[in-house]
Amino acid sequence: MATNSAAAGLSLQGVTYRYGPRVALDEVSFEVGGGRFCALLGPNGAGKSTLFALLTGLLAPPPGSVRVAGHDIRTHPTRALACLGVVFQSATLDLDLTVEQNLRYFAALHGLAGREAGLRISAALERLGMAERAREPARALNGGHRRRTEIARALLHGPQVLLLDEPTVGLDAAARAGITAHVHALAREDGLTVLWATHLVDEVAPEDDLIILHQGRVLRQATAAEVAQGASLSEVFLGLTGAEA
Ligand SMILES: Nc1ncnc2c1ncn2[C@@H]1O[C@H](COP(=O)(O)OP(=O)(O)OP(=O)(O)O)[C@@H](O)[C@H]1O
Repeated sequence: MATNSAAAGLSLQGVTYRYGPRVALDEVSFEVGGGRFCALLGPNGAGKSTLFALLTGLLAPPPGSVRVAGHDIRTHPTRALACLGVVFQSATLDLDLTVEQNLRYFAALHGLAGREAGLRISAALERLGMAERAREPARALNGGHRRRTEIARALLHGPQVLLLDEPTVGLDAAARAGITAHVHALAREDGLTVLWATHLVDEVAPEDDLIILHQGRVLRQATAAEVAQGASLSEVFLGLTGAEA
């Protein structure tokens, strides 16, 4: 169920981040409403990974405000991080463990054990179409199913906001389509707020919220259909950034 409340979403106001003299994010401001799927579209070097590192507390909070589900990452980092599920770009499963063991270990890190952990693991795997594979070693899964397992794992602690950093890199077209469909359903049907970083225009649906980030600046924020204005989104993106999509 979509909540559409700002308190369940994400908000950045006036966020600037520098690596020495290099400005990676320049006065970035945007909001993602609760239960929305938002694509963060930007070419290489746009600042997507830096933004994720700030949202996940890996980089110290910069000037400006970053709020996750209403919690300020600077003043209430534990509460903000508890509301966040994250799928990083690099694969992070232990390939020697089964799917279920991978999730059980992660559940334990969140203080979940026993029957409660088992119920949550079953529900998350079911949600991602992975219930049948629970007892297989992660090594036996293809890339798409490994990604789905990581997404299921990111849901175990019941986050309100899900961040995915280029989650389809290296996957074939069918696996990419499956994962984008599953994550769209998490927003549409479960009310999860999703921030999906990508450089691939074809992963963005017309009704999605869209942020185009380029050289650390937000160039557009609206629904994808509004940004495209009847033209092809690829051409609009190319025109704004000079990047092929
Ligand atoms: N540790 C670092 N030290 C110095 N500059 C960095 C560092 N990390 C990133 N940058 C620079 O900051 C800018 C934004 O990089 P970032 O990795 O956030 O972009 P990105 O959109 O994630 O790109 P990609 O898709 O290539 O990962 C780039 O100019 C990059 O070269």
